[in-house]
Amino acid sequence: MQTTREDSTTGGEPILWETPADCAYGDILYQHAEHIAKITINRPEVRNAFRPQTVRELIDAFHRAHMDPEIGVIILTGAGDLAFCSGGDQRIRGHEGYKDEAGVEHLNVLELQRQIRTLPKPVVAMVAGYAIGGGHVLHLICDLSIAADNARFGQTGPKVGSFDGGFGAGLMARTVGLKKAKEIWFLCRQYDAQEALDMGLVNTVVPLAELETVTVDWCRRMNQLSPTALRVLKSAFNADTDGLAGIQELAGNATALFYTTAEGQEGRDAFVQKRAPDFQKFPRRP
Ligand SMILES: CC(C)(COP(=O)(O)OP(=O)(O)OC[C@H]1O[C@@H](n2cnc3c(N)ncnc32)[C@H](O)[C@@H]1OP(=O)(O)O)[C@@H](O)C(=O)NCCC(=O)NCCSC(=O)c1cc(O)c2ccccc2c1O
Repeated sequence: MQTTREDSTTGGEPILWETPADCAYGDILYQHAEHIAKITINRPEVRNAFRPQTVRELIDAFHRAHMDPEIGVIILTGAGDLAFCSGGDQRIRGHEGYKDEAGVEHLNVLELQRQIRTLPKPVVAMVAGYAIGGGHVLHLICDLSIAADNARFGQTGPKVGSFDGGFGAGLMARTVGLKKAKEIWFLCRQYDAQEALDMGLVNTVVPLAELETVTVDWCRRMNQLSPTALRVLKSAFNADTDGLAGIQELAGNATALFYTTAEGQEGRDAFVQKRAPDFQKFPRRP
């Protein structure tokens, strides 16, 4: 197994995760340290399969990390070494989706997928063991994927009577190429970490024992870089795939940056001061 190990500029010192006092989740864990949030699907008895409650809590945790100005990068992972996530919990699958506590059926993971793509901070999938089905799509949606050498990847939809024709198909094709994406979905094979690396499905493969150290090292590196540059780049990478919604994200960043300029503020100030705006003092840049 070939492993890729970057030179570390962040030292590889152990990270001391803390759980905020007001985090009361049942299916997931939320921890943070050093401007990094770590969100863990904590259902190892079912290979970290998700149910509506799991997805609801993940949405809440990602929102928390999104809104926390102390957080620069987010890690998504699964509890234990055996699985990142095995997709939707098949035991509670009803006629139209996955049944919640009240018996209402959902496909709320689609909302989570959109949230991970649009939140303006890098999200890193830290994958040990299986990333399968809807769990495979979750790692695909993340900006970067770091795989342990025991990781296994694949889609099972056509085998278990499901499919993800959204990002699960389209983003997969953009990531690994159309032929390979069709192979992944049409054959429902599993791929080991090296095969995933070879097809561009993950960024690097590391020994299981080093998975968190390397992931944290990558996060520390990103946290040393310009948060605005990373934010705008993330929306730029998504813009064409996500159509007008993608352009909206990219354009929202342009608007936010424009608000910080004297030119943008002149318009606001003129309105508040009930006077005509004076835009003549601003250059018409080439
Ligand atoms: C993941 C596996 C390959 C692991 O195999 P292994 O041999 O290591 O372990 P076991 O098979 O013995 O599993 C241990 C234990 O966990 C239970 N379990 C595993 N996965 C699930 C699951 N997804 N749901 C419920 N339970 C699960 C398993 O039954 C065992 O329990 P025991 O009580 O018997 O000990 C292998 O487990 C596997 O292939 N799992 C199924 C993977 C799968 O098919 N996932 C669902 C794909 S469909 C999907 O995820 C999906 C979800 C959505 O929300 C969508 C929304 C919109 C569009 C599409 C969606 C979509 O496709």
